[in-house]
Amino acid sequence: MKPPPAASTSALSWRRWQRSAGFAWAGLRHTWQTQANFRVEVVLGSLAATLCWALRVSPAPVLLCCALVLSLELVNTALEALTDLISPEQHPAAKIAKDAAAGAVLLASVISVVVGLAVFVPPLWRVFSPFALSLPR
Ligand SMILES: Nc1ncnc2c1ncn2[C@@H]1O[C@H](COP(=O)(O)OP(=O)(O)OP(=O)(O)O)[C@@H](O)[C@H]1O
Repeated sequence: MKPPPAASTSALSWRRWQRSAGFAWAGLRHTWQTQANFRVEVVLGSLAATLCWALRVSPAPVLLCCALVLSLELVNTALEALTDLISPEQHPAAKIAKDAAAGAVLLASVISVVVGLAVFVPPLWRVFSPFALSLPR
């Protein structure tokens, strides 16, 4: 029979969870400090979430897109660092790794823009169309 896990390796250990959260926070901080794209995505995501609140639309699709783009940017940063460590000199496989990771962020960003248009255009149209239609021609 397997022995019970030690307190420090238990999934319920508060100290172990704090330690892991500290490492994860360091990764977030590093990405924020070194990746301008990440900062832009955080600002745009915050603006989109605020717009959801202002227009009283469900924030779920917007928050999911934000989570997808920001998470992929973090993974992209991790892959870039690993690639630079493993292959400091030019190598075709290193290029594939970096370009594919960047492609994942680009794809998620384009899909997020499409989702943003689908979420925001109808309520914005309802708000602004009365003004547009009352303008003198
Ligand atoms: N070791 C390498 N071998 C081959 N190609 C590489 C290597 N490192 C980077 N590249 C290529 O050079 C180009 C620029 O890479 P770079 O490392 O500057 O990343 P980046 O995509 O500009 O991201 P960031 O600006 O966030 O660091 C990319 O097309 C990348 O695939």
